Amino acid sequence: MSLTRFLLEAQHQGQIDAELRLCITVVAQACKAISIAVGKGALGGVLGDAGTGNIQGEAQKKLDVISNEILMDANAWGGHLAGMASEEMDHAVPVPKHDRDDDAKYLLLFDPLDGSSNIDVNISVGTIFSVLPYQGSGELRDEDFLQPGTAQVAAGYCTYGPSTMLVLTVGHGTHAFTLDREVGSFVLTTPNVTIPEDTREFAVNMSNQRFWEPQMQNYVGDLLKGKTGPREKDFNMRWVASMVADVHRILTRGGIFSYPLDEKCADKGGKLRLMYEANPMALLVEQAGGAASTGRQRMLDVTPANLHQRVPVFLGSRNEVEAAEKYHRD
Ligand SMILES: O=P(O)(O)OC[C@H]1O[C@](O)(COP(=O)(O)O)[C@@H](O)[C@@H]1O
Repeated sequence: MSLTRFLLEAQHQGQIDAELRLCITVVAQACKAISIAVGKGALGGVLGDAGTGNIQGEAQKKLDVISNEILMDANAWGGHLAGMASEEMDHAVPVPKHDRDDDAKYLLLFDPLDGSSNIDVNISVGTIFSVLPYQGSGELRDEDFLQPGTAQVAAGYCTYGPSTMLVLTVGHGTHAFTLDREVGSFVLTTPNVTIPEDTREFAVNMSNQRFWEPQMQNYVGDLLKGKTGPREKDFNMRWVASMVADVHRILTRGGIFSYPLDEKCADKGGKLRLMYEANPMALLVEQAGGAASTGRQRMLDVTPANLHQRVPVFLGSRNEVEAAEKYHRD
């Protein structure tokens, strides 16, 4: 089944309306264009630094900038969006009045190219997106976006790896589509993705260990003790350093992904961004039967204070996320 047919059926079943269907279709179209740009690599002249920085003070790669432009241009004229916010831009951008329906219902948020440190070394990167309802009126403001993750009406990511895959939820399960490059369309390859409840695999950047809180030190310390430790089983570790690729592995075979609070990011509240990374991934993971938490609170219940807010992240196999939370609460 193609993504087009999947979305039409979701509309017929009352899960989404025509505007949301258009929004997801346009995002998927933009992801195909990004996939082509990423796939060209050195031949397309797209590798390397752009020579600019984003609002987070991070150096931008050429593909960060290109992907952001592709998503902005693709979504600017459909009429269904009131505005967009991107990890790469300081503030939300309103869709110009002449390109927008009077009753435009939705807001689109995205991390145009997540894992950009992996671009130049030919490792999987991805686009993450989230759709929120627009309830404001008058001039669009950043505050219109400050809704908890439970308000999301759709979320997804596209991973640009050996194959290009779009993983999507509209609140009725999580579904994975693979891009048929010859035909140019996304095809449903795994309906109703289900994350195993238990796991023996964790994902974390271990080089930060000495900067973690004692709770995290204890949690990972016990994982590393293996069979003879309190967790009574051996654990394996994986870390791609592209959240999209790490989460994709967890949706495929289980595991726990964590980017905890550490001394280096404590003043910012964490490393990963709530609105562009944590919330969309949390909805996808919950819809696949997993759990997502800050370590102390369900991720989707966090009320954002600003557009670029950062949070600690624990997500994946339900029982393992609960175990990690227990260490943080106790
Ligand atoms: O380099 P670190 O500290 O391991 O961080 C890796 C994490 O940062 C991210 O790359 C996000 O940052 P960018 O999108 O700016 O690359 C996540 O995808 C990933 O999980």
